[in-house]
Amino acid sequence: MNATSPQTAAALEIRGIRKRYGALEALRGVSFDIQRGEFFALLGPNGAGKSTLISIISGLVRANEGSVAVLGHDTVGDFRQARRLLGVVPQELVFDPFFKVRDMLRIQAGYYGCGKEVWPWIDEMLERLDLSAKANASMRALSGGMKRRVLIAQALVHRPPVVILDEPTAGVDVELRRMTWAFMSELHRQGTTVVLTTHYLEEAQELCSRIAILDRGSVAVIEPTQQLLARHPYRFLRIKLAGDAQLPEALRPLVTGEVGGALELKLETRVHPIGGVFDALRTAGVAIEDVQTREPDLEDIFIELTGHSAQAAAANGAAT
Ligand SMILES: Nc1ncnc2c1ncn2[C@@H]1O[C@H](COP(=O)(O)OP(=O)(O)OP(=O)(O)O)[C@@H](O)[C@H]1O
Repeated sequence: MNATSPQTAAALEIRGIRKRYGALEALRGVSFDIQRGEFFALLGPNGAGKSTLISIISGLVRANEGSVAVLGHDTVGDFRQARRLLGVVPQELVFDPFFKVRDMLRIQAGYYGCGKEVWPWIDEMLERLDLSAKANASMRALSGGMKRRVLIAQALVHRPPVVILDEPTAGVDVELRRMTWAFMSELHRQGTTVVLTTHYLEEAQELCSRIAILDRGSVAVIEPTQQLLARHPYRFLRIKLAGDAQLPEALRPLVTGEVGGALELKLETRVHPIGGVFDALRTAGVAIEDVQTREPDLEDIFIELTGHSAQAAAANGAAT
């Protein structure tokens, strides 16, 4: 059954999804739409339910309640069509170690009913993902970062209009991350809807026009990126005091941390104008060596909303 007419439907319609694993409720009634042509980030701390939601969208895991439609095609009732419209890059690296890279991609294309007509596209992807030199290597001979890029190519063989990437740049070095994102941005400019999860919040901030933050199985926030950043009316002031000067008592509650020998103060724009901080320092006779201001970024907002650092979440994830 189609949720909406496929001509007008959103790229993804997620309605009232609940998923239980025994006593654990991994998703507690998640509903939102992702529009066609969006570059959308799905964020959240470890265990928030992102991968579970992606597995449900892919049709790999059944929800206890709710429905998902891809461009109007229900992922259960109309599984084949929904699956054909979707490309998913999974978080886990799973494939047959004995296949050669190019052969595996051609076989994958065959699963979607695609033949030789996609072979030039496969070679183009290998080129764009810096894998051409490995086209005839067997999968087991690749590094973790290379395997992850093969998974990206595998998800795109049938040129799906909606692409979901679950942590596609985990374990990939900075230059290759840039290359991967340049490729995804180009597909996005050509009309592909792109959804990603990442622990690198600066990636989400740079690439995505809208962000959902999942926390303990519920949507904590869903907003355009710029609006989310603008909604937090505070900034950070980093002050390096001269010599062994001490911060005046009145300013101490504002300190959130220490960075490179400088104290970082969080200033609510309306309550603590920067001028007031300088007045307090001057009155107390405290000399300053250096001062910098910093606008809040997604990492700050993420911590505020979930109580976790995304970088700490990434480190925990890497350790498990
Ligand atoms: N197959 C499973 N059986 C039991 N519990 C599961 C299963 N898959 C996930 N969970 C649990 O469901 C919750 C959500 O997990 P999920 O992997 O969806 O989170 P996530 O947001 O993707 O986390 P991460 O950022 O670490 O990938 C976690 O508490 C997890 O332990």
